[in-house]
Amino acid sequence: MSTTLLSVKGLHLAFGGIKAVDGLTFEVHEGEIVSVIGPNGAGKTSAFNCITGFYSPTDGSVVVAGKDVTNQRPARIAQAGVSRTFQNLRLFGDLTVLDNVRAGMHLRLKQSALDALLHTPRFRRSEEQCTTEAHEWLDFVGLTAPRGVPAKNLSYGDQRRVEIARALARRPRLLLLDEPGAGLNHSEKNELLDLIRRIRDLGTGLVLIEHDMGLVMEVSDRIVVLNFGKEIADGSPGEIKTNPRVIEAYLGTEEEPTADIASAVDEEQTHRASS
Ligand SMILES: Nc1ncnc2c1ncn2[C@@H]1O[C@H](COP(=O)(O)OP(=O)(O)OP(=O)(O)O)[C@@H](O)[C@H]1O
Repeated sequence: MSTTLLSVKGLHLAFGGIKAVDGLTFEVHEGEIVSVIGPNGAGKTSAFNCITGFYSPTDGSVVVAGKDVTNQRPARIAQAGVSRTFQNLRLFGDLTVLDNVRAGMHLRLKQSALDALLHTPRFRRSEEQCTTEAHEWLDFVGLTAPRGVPAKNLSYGDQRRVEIARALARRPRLLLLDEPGAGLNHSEKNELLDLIRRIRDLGTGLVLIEHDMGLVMEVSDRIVVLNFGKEIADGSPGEIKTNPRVIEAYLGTEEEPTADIASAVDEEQTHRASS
């Protein structure tokens, strides 16, 4: 049995009268890809924000690799082994591509202020190691664009790669990607699929929020479905495709279950394969 990297139990978050997350429970194991899907406003990003400490859940628990991190600050949760990307890119636009990734390592590297001030050999070695590793992560995500230019000069797709490289540079045990496919064209989405699988092959657990159903169905080991904050299904892509509650949530009706999300998915996959 593989290690449980994330265990979310009975998570609740309310904004005034709105129950953004209403009793979410799921687990992610080592080397597993789990997608969290649901219509707009279903509570996916709110759940991510509770897991990563950006919001404090009103109830429930979040355990990372056996350590209870419920209500801890984001930096603490990152130290526990959780990295994430954001729906809207959060790179330092004026910093170089390379420095953005190097910034991702600072939590992990132990550099004393005195070493930095005196530029000791230990500090220089650590800086060189940091630069080498940053290049390796940028290679890993397939970035071919220049790395010494401000991150804001890169195309949107390349900025997304840099954001993932920065998150990976922390060597997380668990990586949360919030809509990694948004704004990408078909060939970029194919490259993203391959990248997600290679991250999984490192033994990292992945949680994705993604609206592209073709991508979700192709890459996920399991899918958790939210609707109005409530978890309505948790299963394999095959189970989710034909689950009447999921179809109803997406289509708003159960009357024509054959017109299910599976056909939308198949269309999307055919389109991707032929592009
Ligand atoms: N900061 C906030 N203040 C008040 N309400 C919020 C806040 N953030 C989210 N909500 C509400 O909580 C609910 C869940 O929103 P959330 O953004 O988590 O959904 P989502 O599934 O990620 O949606 P999308 O797919 O559109 O990104 C929505 O009703 C939203 O309006």
